Amino acid sequence: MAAPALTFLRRLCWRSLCEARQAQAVCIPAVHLHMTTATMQVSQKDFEKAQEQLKLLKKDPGNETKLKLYALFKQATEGPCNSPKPGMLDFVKKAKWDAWNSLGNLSQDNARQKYTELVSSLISAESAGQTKDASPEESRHDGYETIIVTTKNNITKIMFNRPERKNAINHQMYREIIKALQEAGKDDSTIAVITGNGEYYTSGNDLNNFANVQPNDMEKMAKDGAELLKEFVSCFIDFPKPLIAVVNGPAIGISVTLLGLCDIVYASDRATFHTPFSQLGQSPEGCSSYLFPKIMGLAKANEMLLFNKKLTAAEACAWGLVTEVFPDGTFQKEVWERLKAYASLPKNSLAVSKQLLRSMEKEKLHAVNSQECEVLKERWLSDECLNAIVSFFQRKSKL
Ligand SMILES: CCCCC/C=C/CC(=O)SCCNC(=O)CCNC(=O)[C@H](O)C(C)(C)COP(=O)(O)OP(=O)(O)OC[C@H]1O[C@@H](n2cnc3c(N)ncnc32)[C@H](O)[C@@H]1OP(=O)(O)O
Repeated sequence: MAAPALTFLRRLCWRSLCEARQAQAVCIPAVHLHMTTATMQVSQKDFEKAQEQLKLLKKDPGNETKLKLYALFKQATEGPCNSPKPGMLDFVKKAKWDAWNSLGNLSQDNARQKYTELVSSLISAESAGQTKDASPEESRHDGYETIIVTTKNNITKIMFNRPERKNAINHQMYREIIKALQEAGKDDSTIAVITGNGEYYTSGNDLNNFANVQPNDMEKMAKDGAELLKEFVSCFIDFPKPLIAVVNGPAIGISVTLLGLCDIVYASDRATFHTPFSQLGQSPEGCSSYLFPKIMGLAKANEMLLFNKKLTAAEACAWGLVTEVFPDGTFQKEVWERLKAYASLPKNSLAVSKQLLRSMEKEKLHAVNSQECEVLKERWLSDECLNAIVSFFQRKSKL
């Protein structure tokens, strides 16, 4: 069918098509009166039942099917197409006329039969789909060890999964998250969610990433680390569909800064938000040096990014970093119900809208990311940073 005709047909509301058919159905008893054989009476009964069933369909079956139903109904009730051909520019009437006319001399009995069969196949397909919808399978993606990646209800969930280490992000986890985001950006899901398994959202960068490095390898460690970090943050900047953070517990360091690159942030009231960069002799990343002042204002961003102020979930929400806070007891239930509803919205519309909202900033964000990684590369080689890492592990070993 020609594209303009389809476009115009989209204007046809499915419900109004059903109602129109209901109105037309008034003339059916007259047809019924002309039938004599028992088979035909049964067929007529089925035909009427099919019309009733059609009204119960919840999903729009699409323009092609609607046209087929229209044509079969007209053929069944009025016989071969007998109305004048509409003008070329009357797209909707023309498409309907074409569909009816294409049935040629198909008998009314056959048309009734085909109509009834078509409705029955639509009803079965929908109820099969509904059963599936009621308990859709959660599919787990292969090839990950430090994260769990699953898809269900049009949502791809990426879950930090090192609960015994408070979900600290080691080099392998950075790489796996990069891979998972690249795949989630291309898969059939409508939205992607990042969350943590267990008590923590994540404790941020695994400080072991800096441990056991020989003095001669320090520069290489810093260079490789900066490259990996840049690629990691770039995946968040470029992520093409809505990305939602479900912050189930305390969040530290890079997991907090990345929230500025997420489109929605839901937090449990047990979550806290801490960026102890200066305490660690480091500097902000995840584009937070640019996004945090924009989100919360410079004065508040300074308290977080310079002076390590740890925020409660309520504070993070008041400062604009978190979208909404939920009581921990009902957090998972409330959030996933909400996300399921969001993920049933039109996928492409959400994707283009997200891209519009972010596109003006993209170039700037990549530049900020590069600069932050360059500064960090230097920081990781500084005495301030090395002393802070050593003192973390000394503290731990004393406990
Ligand atoms: C490619 C490189 C990119 C780099 C990008 C830079 C990012 C910057 C940041 O992310 S800065 C933030 C770094 N994170 C931290 O400073 C947190 C450090 N951890 C802690 O302060 C504490 O562990 C805690 C507050 C998260 C939890 O304390 P608690 O006492 O409740 O629990 P434990 O400390 O006993 O934790 C259990 C074990 O997990 C280990 N662990 C937890 N988090 C980290 C981490 N981030 N790095 C390394 N190890 C971590 C902890 O050491 C315990 O291990 P143990 O049982 O062997 O002692």
